[in-house]
Amino acid sequence: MVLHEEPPIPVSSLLEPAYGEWSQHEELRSNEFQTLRNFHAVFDLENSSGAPIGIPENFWVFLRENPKLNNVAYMKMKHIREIMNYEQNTIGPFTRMKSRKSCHILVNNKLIVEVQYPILQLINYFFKSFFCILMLLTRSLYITEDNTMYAGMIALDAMQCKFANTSDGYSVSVQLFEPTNEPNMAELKVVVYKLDKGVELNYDKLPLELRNKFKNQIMSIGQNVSFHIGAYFKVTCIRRLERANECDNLRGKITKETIITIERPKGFNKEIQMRNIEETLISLGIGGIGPTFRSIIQKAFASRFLSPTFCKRHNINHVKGMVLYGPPGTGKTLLMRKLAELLDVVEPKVVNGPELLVKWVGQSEQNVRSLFAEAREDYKIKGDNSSLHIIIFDELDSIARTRGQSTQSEMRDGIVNQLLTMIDGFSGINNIFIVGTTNRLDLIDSALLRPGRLELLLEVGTPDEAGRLEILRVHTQNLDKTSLLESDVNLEEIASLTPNWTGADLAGLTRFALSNAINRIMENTIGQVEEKNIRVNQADLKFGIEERCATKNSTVIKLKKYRSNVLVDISCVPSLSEACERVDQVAKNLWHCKSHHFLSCLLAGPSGCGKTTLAAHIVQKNRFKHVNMVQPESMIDFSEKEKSQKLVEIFEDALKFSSSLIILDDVERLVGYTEVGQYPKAISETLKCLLRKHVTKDTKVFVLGITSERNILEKIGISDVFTLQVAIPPLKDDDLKKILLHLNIRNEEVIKAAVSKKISLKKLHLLIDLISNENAHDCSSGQKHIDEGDFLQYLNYINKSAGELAQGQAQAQAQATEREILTCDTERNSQLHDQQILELRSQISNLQSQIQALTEDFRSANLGVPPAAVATHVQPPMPPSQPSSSHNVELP
Ligand SMILES: Nc1ncnc2c1ncn2[C@@H]1O[C@H](COP(=O)(O)OP(=O)(O)OP(=O)(O)O)[C@@H](O)[C@H]1O
Repeated sequence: MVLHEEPPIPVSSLLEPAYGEWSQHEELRSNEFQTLRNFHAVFDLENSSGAPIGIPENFWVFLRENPKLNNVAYMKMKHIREIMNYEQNTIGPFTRMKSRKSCHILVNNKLIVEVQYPILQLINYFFKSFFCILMLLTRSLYITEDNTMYAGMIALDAMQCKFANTSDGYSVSVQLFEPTNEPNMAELKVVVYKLDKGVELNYDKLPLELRNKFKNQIMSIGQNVSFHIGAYFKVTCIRRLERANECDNLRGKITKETIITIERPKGFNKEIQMRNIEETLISLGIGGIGPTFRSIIQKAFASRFLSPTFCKRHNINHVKGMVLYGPPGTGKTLLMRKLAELLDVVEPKVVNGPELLVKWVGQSEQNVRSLFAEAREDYKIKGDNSSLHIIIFDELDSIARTRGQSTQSEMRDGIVNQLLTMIDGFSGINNIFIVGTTNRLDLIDSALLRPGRLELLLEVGTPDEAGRLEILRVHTQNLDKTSLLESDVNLEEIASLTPNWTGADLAGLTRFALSNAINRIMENTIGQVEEKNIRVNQADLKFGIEERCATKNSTVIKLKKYRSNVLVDISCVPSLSEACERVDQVAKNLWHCKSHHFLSCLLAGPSGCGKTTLAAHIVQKNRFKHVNMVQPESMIDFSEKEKSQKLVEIFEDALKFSSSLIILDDVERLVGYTEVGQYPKAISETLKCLLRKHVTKDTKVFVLGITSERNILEKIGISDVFTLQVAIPPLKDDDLKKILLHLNIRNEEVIKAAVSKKISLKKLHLLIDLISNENAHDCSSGQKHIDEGDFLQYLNYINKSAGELAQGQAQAQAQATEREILTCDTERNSQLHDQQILELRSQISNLQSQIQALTEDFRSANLGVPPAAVATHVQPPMPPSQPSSSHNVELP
């Protein structure tokens, strides 16, 4: 390879001795290089096992023939001991050989020492070097003079050939390097590469070592420098002192002030130690995810630990991608970031699904394509040696939904198609791995998930207690290191108190505890907060748990509140307490049953008979990990399809926990049953399928349906799908009396009024809640006296049905209008316009017809004519006896 036509190669110095020694040999070196200009060096690597084959006097010259890489360096050898030290500390021309059985060592400019040490391979390099010295000193070493080398000859070893991108038999051109003009470097950035497996590098100490070793040396960007045993570095950035902002200067001199930054190389680390991976992950800032991590390594990356040649020979294809699914905040994205860190690959590209969506035609597809561009380019240049590129699609369900279904169908379908094309398109390219994360696996287009695409599906669920402890350790380790953690902090206890909490919840908890600790100090401090006094203690963490609970599982809280605040004791009502016992027993049986994982129970009874109260009892008596109460109100503006989807989602969520309770309140309203007997089939069919679900996983799901219209559910075939049905009878007069007595309401008149109004359990709860203010719990348990006067007053108010209230309202309005007209009538000079009177008249007649209709309703419902309606008869107002002269108004 002749490169005469290329511009002169900038030459920089490499390795010891320091730059200062140049001057001593300036002349000699110059002469040598003058004679070497355009010298064609020939390398005989086969014969010399990659060892040097020639030297210019006492200089060792490294050449790089590729002008783009501009790497030429020199070094001087003085005497044997120096060589030995040198070999011990650095990887020079002597350590990289084709065969590791022997090594050639250069002594001065004449001698080649051949050391045979096949056995020594087994012991570490230090001992090898020690043995070499020993052998040399005891003259037991076989030393030969290499006649093939002579002064003025340039030689390269295997490593230098690699850096120079050249080999045996090729020609290179060299040029004299003038180092004296090079300015000092303010900063040098290098990437350090390991050459041998198992080489341990101390990245903290490396910058200092590098500076000491290469002080006064000239470095150029792109230069590869052999440095340490089993490692070399590549210069990636130089900032020179004179022009501080310039980062792409070709060369500069290292001084004792130069800041050296070490970067780790990106590639694919094949040395992951799986044995104690949990500890490694904790130190990386992720906990409770060891088993998932192992699965990913074993299932998705196993083939990448093999050599590319082996894979090609045996036709082994790498897994192209996977989908991580699970509840939000369980660490799916974090896991992939840490995995990339551990594998030493390029920082993953994390794309949030919706970010890709652009309203302009074709732009979203273009965005998808550009995500793959860098990896493709890298592969083009480096082939199989290129680093692994991980692309993470966060919220994959937002862009890769089943095609033809979403409302913005065309745009989203376009993205899915583009994604499929890209995945299929990189079959020959091995440096891309795609990860999708989602909370809704069911929504993803199945074409994406087929083998050969994102074929590996892994669930990342909520952590168990041990996992939560690990996560808590991760998030408190910094507090601990900086002595901000009080000694009373017991993370085991916190882990046990936080079932179903995700990693994100636990991270939030530690943040909350810290801010609580800061607030505590602030409250007790005048002036500036003394940071050294901040301590997070167990109480801070527990307070955080309470606060979080109040918002996290609102259904449980709602039911608990209901239970603890206003829940009258039903033990005195046998029909209710027995029903409660029965359902409770069923729930308990489910826990102990090995073969059944799913049970459903329908609580049926007239409106207000206490079905929800029973549900609250069940929640309280059984420690469900997850409770979801589905109420028709929560889906009021949902379409039929959305309702069905929501139900599926709720049932799937329940499966993620070891024990779940789903309460379906007002099932008939949930399925959208209307008075006229119509209902959307999709919802009821979905519900039927879900209630027939065969749960085989290690989880228990108990569904409690609540209905006051059992007939309807029978008619539409839902009641039969429930495993069992429990009828809740309405309260009998005697039962109500017992409850009232239990509540310490003894006034005969009050009791009579309540019984005559047939007050339901639900309304009784409401009443107590209204009159007892803050003391609902004590009042409902009979511990606190209830004001009977208030009770009676509210009783009259509360027991009006909606029809009664509407009727009363209409009457009140009609009376008000009548009064208004009468006023007009008497005040003949009133300003009221005749037209207004007409309008008012028509309003009155409307209201009258409303009253009539309501009265009819009451009659047909066998409720009798409400007394108010009978008593009140609104007379149509009479026309003004003497209409104003200017207006002749004809009244109907
Ligand atoms: N296993 C974990 N160990 C330590 N921290 C965690 C863990 N899981 C979650 N976290 C914390 O929660 C934060 C959010 O996690 P992340 O975004 O990875 O969750 P996710 O599952 O991808 O959520 P989503 O599905 O909503 O995108 C993290 O930045 C981290 O602070």
